Amino acid sequence: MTKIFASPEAAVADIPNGASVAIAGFGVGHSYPNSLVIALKDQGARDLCLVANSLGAGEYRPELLLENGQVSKVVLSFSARPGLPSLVEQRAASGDVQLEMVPQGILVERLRAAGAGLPAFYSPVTVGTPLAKGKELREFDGKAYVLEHALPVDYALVRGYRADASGNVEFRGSSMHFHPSFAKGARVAIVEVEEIVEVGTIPPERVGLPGIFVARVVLATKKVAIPKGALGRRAPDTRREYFGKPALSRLEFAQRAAALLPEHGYVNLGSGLPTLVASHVSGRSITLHAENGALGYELLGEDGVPDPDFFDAAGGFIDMRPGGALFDSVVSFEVARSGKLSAVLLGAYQVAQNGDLANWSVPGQVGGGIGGAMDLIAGASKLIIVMEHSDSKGRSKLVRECQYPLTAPQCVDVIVTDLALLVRRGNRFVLEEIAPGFSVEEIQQLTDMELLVADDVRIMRPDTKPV
Ligand SMILES: CC(C)(COP(=O)(O)OP(=O)(O)OC[C@H]1O[C@@H](n2cnc3c(N)ncnc32)[C@H](O)[C@@H]1OP(=O)(O)O)[C@@H](O)C(=O)NCCC(=O)NCCSC(=O)CCC(=O)O
Ligand SMILES: O=C(O)CCC(=O)CC(=O)O
Repeated sequence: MTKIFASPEAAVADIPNGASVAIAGFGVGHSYPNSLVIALKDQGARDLCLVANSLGAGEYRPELLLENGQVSKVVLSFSARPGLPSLVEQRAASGDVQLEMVPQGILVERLRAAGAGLPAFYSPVTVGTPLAKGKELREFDGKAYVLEHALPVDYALVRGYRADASGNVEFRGSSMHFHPSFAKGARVAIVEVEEIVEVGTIPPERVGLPGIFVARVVLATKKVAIPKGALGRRAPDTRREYFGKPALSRLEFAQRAAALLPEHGYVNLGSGLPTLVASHVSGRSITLHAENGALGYELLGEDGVPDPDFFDAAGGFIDMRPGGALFDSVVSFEVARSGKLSAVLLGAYQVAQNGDLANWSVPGQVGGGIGGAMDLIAGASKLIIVMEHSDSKGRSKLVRECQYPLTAPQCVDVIVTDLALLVRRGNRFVLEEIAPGFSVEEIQQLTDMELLVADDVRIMRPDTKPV
């Protein structure tokens, strides 16, 4: 028996109108099953429910199915990138498409559960946020959890490195992420690979997705250049001015944040400003975790040759350090939710004085960009927020109460901005450091939340030595 299909067109030919289709792939353009997506677009099935982390952007990405009017519902962890237009947001706002937002780790777990014969499970993620609304809450050992249901799908479109006629799939680099769990959650898993090999070529211990979970294998026919990094962010050396005076640049306060990271720690750097921290930990024994499934990586150096299968959750190309490990999203979120990370650094829209965090949705969005943030926070590691003190309209991002939907309540431990370093003590933050050239009074004027002020406020130095 062979599971090999002659072409991507043949492999998706029977997908009917109204089917649910999970499409694995990461970020803007990493490791999407591009040939299968194009084949499904040409095949024309309509009224589809797409399940994905995000719909990517540009040529060949799942967003094309939306553009082509084939989609009536989407289940995503990322529907918008900050400050950029998003087709799925437009369609959701007009009511053409129904949008359900799910944190990345829970999305993976819901598909995995479907594949594992588990109808539902309890999760600490989303408690205290709008996403928990209407869900059953239950306490275990005095802590609240929400009931999440398995998410079975009709088809999964996934991508691997090599496969054989039995359907065994091998993955490369940090490109495994959603593929195995999406395949397991599907009635029919269709895998596109770069190479089809003889049965027996893939050593059993290198099989990342066993053939029993795979219905169809097809050779990729479309290759696509992978965009580097996130889209549309301001340059690292830019800085804001307050009272006509320059604050620290984005790179400088990221460097200050890097000095807070414990030597020998395990650390996750979120998208946006925290990614700038990576360049300041290069000589140190800090193990970086990326939620697409890498532990012990570093950003690719200037003269490094990018390998499309090796990237971090923000889309930057990476190299693995000796002793590093690569795995799928299920393992990656075990790392996140287990509490084994020493610190998590995230960017933010707003932080409230009691430590509430809002960093996934702004007014005018139907969804937003959750990604891995909610799952990372659920592990209760030290949470450091790296953000500018004010937004581009001049409004303070350190607020009394968050006006935007919460990512998690009372979770922020430290805030590092272009003007100050603040540490939470109960329901207030203590101002411990201020940027050169600014006074405590000026910082207070630029801060909406009530602050406590340390007795010995220090000047914030980008080159502060790690503790
Ligand atoms: C919250 C953001 C958007 C912050 O991004 P940045 O750090 O780039 O911040 P920024 O440059 O200051 O802001 C980017 C844009 O966001 C908007 N913006 C920022 N603050 C705002 C506010 N208070 N009100 C309204 N809009 C605001 C503006 O359009 C702004 O662009 P202008 O100022 O130019 O107008 C980010 O952290 C994010 O995407 N979070 C989503 C959840 C998350 O953290 N997921 C990642 C999990 S972890 C992960 O990704 C791992 C990555 C890895 O391992 O490498
Ligand atoms: O940019 C995207 O499409 C998604 C990025 C993402 O999910 C980052 C994360 O892992 O949180």
